[in-house]
Amino acid sequence: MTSTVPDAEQSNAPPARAVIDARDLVKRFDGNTAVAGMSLTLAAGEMVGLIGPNGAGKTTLFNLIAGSLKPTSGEIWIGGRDVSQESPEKRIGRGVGRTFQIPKPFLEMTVLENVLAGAQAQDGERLLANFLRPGHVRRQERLAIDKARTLLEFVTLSGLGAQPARVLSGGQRKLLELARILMADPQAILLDEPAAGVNPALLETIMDRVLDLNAQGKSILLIEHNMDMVTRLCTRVVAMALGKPLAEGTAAEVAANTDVISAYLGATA
Ligand SMILES: Nc1ncnc2c1ncn2[C@@H]1O[C@H](COP(=O)(O)OP(=O)(O)OP(=O)(O)O)[C@@H](O)[C@H]1O
Repeated sequence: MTSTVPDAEQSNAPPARAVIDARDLVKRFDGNTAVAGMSLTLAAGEMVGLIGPNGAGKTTLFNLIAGSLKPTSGEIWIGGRDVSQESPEKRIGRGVGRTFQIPKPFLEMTVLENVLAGAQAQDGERLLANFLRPGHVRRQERLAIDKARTLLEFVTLSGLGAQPARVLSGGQRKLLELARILMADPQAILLDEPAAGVNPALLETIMDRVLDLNAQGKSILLIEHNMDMVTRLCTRVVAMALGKPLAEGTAAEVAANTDVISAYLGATA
């Protein structure tokens, strides 16, 4: 998507290499403060782990970055631009894709159709184009189907493309969701607990695919309770508790941090 305002015209621009820059975010829900002053950057090509006990505010932070929630205060910058007031769809167009803890595919649609649903729908333009340039639209649709098939192959689901999504296991639904968000060519990917409820064999596939995407240059922010996965994938780990940053470093450093250990013990007390 092209913009009429060059990035350099925006003041306070973060360093050019920050794909995502969350600044002093606060999110309150009726007296409950889920995010209480959280800042976090994701640089181009980085893979960062976001850990913290249940209720720390990790998913709420994802919702703020992806735009499904508006912050009470603070700002979200994506690719050097303040997007705090933009819709989730616009942020997808700016290159941010996100997955959910529990994927919710369209169960009666085929696996291939679910992937196609990740292509950025521009229905108004498409309707007009249907009248004015039907050949062009058909070509675009063919290209989208080819791309969806390639992505299904990437996530090892190509044999299931014609099946309804309801036949997929929990782990396969996570792989399907990954393929769906890749249809929009995200530069930054937010993964919310990709390992949760996934059998060990599929977990290896998910980890391999995430590593592949990072090797392709995509920046990845990973919420995960599975510390083995975080240790294997992430060069930098941020721990949060009570809606705030608590510690940052390598996975080993953060896991050994006494504040982090206390936060987890407190959460389970
Ligand atoms: N829509 C909402 N309305 C009210 N409170 C909410 C809402 N969403 C989240 N919260 C609260 O905000 C706090 C942070 O929740 P959040 O889901 O972000 O934590 P989390 O770190 O992702 O936890 P988990 O690891 O269990 O997924 C919790 O106390 C939660 O109950």
